[in-house]
Amino acid sequence: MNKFGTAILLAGGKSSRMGFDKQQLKVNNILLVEYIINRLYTVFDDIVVVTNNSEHYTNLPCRTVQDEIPGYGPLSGIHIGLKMAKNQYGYVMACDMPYINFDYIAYLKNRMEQVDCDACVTVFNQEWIEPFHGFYSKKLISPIEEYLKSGKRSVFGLLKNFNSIYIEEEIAREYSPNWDLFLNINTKEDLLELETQWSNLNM
Ligand SMILES: Nc1nc2c(ncn2[C@@H]2O[C@H](COP(=O)(O)OP(=O)(O)OP(=O)(O)O)[C@@H](O)[C@H]2O)c(=O)[nH]1
Repeated sequence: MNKFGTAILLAGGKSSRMGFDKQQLKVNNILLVEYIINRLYTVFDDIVVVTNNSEHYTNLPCRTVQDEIPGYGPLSGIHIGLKMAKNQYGYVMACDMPYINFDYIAYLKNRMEQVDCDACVTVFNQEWIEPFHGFYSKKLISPIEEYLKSGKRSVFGLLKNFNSIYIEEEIAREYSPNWDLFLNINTKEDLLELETQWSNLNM
């Protein structure tokens, strides 16, 4: 199987709702970032973690990098992640999202191959875009730089000016009926819920 190049795992941010650094999240004693990295290697051959704490990753099979233009949230991480990506497109993931759907990744890739696009992301409620589980082109590096330097940080605000493919929620739900794919663990309550879910799955 041909792998999909670089996955960019964002692990910056403040983790203020969790109360401790989400890079350290353990779900039933499994370190979530390590679990995600191992899963991503099934379909990607390179992983870049964008983090201010590279020491957490010394024993993990990935590259690490820091935000180059810090302080603007996920878009800061997408920017440097794309700079580090080995191929034209980088797949963007968050360190607090426990589910990865290989069929959906293949679907996105397939859709992108049909047109020359700048990004391929999922849209939900017909108006919000989900910045994670999406592909972004290296062509966006300079525009993101300008955008961040003008003080803006909205991923959707940026993508609106580019040739983006928006995958409708209905299609994404065919791959993830319970919307697990876009679950992110922000609070201790979210973590408890996930631990129960994984225990029920014998994970
Ligand atoms: N590299 C990088 N990643 C970020 C940044 N801000 C958020 N992220 C990542 O983006 C994902 C979603 O982050 P959020 O949960 O929205 O924000 P957070 O700051 O981590 O958490 P809260 O303080 O609770 O909002 C997580 O994987 C974060 O690690 C940033 O400034 N740089």
